Amino acid sequence: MRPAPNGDAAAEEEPAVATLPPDARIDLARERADSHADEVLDALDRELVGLVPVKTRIRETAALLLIDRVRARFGIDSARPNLHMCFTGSPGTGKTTVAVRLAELLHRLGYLRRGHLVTVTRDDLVGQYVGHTAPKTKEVLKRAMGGVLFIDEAYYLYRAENERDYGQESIEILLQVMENQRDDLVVVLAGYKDRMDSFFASNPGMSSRIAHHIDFPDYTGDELEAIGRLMLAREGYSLAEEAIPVFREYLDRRREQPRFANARSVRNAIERARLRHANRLIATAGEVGLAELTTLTPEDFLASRVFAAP
Ligand SMILES: Nc1ncnc2c1ncn2[C@@H]1O[C@H](COP(=O)(O)OP(=O)(O)OP(=O)(O)O)[C@@H](O)[C@H]1O
Repeated sequence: MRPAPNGDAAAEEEPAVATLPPDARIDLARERADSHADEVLDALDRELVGLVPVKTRIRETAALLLIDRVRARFGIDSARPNLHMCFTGSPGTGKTTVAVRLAELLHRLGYLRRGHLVTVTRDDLVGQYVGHTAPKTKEVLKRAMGGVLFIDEAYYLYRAENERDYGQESIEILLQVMENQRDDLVVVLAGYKDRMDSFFASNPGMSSRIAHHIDFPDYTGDELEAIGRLMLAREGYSLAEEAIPVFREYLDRRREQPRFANARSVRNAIERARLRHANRLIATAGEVGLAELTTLTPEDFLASRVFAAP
């Protein structure tokens, strides 16, 4: 048994469980309830609009780990499944959010002892000078042990044009740990699909260690609208009837513009609408009630209006 470095109760030593006799029966519904995995899966369903194939893969992974645990109770000795993953998709498609929930789920199912997420990019792993990369990468790995290491835009670790790039050194350390300490760390590589594909083509060692590839598609217009409504509801706002087409038109236009970042752009649009809403109310200098305080109107989504000066 591993020690519990963070003092987490769930990570503390469990008493040895005797192997069940071959004719024993296990109530899977009870096992499932005891793991509390469904709470995480339900949270994922609640907080993310759409992404059905992604959610299905996460549920399947949960089922695999639960069944693995039950098999172990019968003394079946199978290798721990390899859970290193690759999440492909554009910015703002929910990759980080899913990774957070995945870490939590793997912890509840006893796969990871801590279940935290450490998010890094190339700059956190690779140094600028000779001798700086190994300590940087090792420090990140140390922080991530017992949880999930999420490497955003992982392809920047490899620079085809420079054979002596320090990124290669970091990749080699990662590969070793992904192989030798995979019972204590899950690595998720994330980024655009085409760039991830060419990264794997140039790094077959990395490709062979990633068992699960999950694609996060760009959201449709309807999904972006639903995401917006969900975010608004969480913040205690709603859209006035006339604001719905205006918000939708804004999203449709924004999707065509550069640097569109899916749900992240929706969040930013809402932040700006909140700002305009507040300024609009202040500018009226009149009385307000619950309805005014919680309802966004069309003008809150129209960028050109300035409400600062009454
Ligand atoms: N399907 C969704 N439903 C509701 N909110 C979402 C959805 N997808 C993403 N979001 C929200 O959008 C924001 C950005 O999502 P997230 O950071 O998970 O995306 P990402 O793919 O990791 O992007 P990046 O690579 O740019 O970090 C978060 O606030 C997240 O909660």
